[in-house]
Amino acid sequence: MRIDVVTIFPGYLAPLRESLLGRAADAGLIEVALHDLRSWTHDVHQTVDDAPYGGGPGMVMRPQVWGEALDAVIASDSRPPRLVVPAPAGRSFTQATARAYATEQRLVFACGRYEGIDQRVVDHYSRQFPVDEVSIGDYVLVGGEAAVLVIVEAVARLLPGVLGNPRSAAEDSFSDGLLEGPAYTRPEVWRGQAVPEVLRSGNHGAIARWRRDRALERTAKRRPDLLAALPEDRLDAADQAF
Ligand SMILES: Nc1c(O)cccc1[N+](=O)[O-]
Repeated sequence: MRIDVVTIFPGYLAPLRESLLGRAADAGLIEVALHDLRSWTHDVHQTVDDAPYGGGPGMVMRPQVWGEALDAVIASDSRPPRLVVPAPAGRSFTQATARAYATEQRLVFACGRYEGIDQRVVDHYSRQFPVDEVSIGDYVLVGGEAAVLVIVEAVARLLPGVLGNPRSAAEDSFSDGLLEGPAYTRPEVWRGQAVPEVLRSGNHGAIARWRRDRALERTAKRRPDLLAALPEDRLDAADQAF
């Protein structure tokens, strides 16, 4: 997978070259290219924004500079892109979105700042490629860069070969529609708290049932919306207690 990120703060995306993602890039599983939006400005101040039509606070990012940048970046690789624009007004980015993005050949991220990017940019490219405006949560950030770090990590970890143990991705929270239950490791007793006996029993059936019950219990308590959204056939008879 090829990942391009257009931003006025390329340094903010440096973590994409660290750790798991760095190893995935070194292994050729993903290619990450960072592009400074200001490279496509033509004035001494490298202006990327202007006052909003209709008035109001803040500034809006100019369509001209974004058009030149995205034309150049998209043309720099032959793989067809999905353009992703992180924005507070976007559709919610979920594990299902991450799974869908993991099947893409190429993701091009446009990081907005200020009050966002002139809407005509999304409208223009939507006529040529799939374009998604996505939100990672209902809170206000200063720009899209932090969201790109979240999205790229959630997607890249699903790519074959990126995670050491492929079962990890299959058994994580949300992978079966539920939150993960509690996890324990040695020592057996820590500050007077013992690891639940069933986990030390060696009875794999009982352990699986216990883990499922804890996941259902936690999901019912913290995210009843996830439980309500589960298809009927995803809950077995023993699950009905939740
Ligand atoms: N929430 C937010 C924002 O305020 C600015 C850019 C991107 C996002 N987001 O992806 O959630």
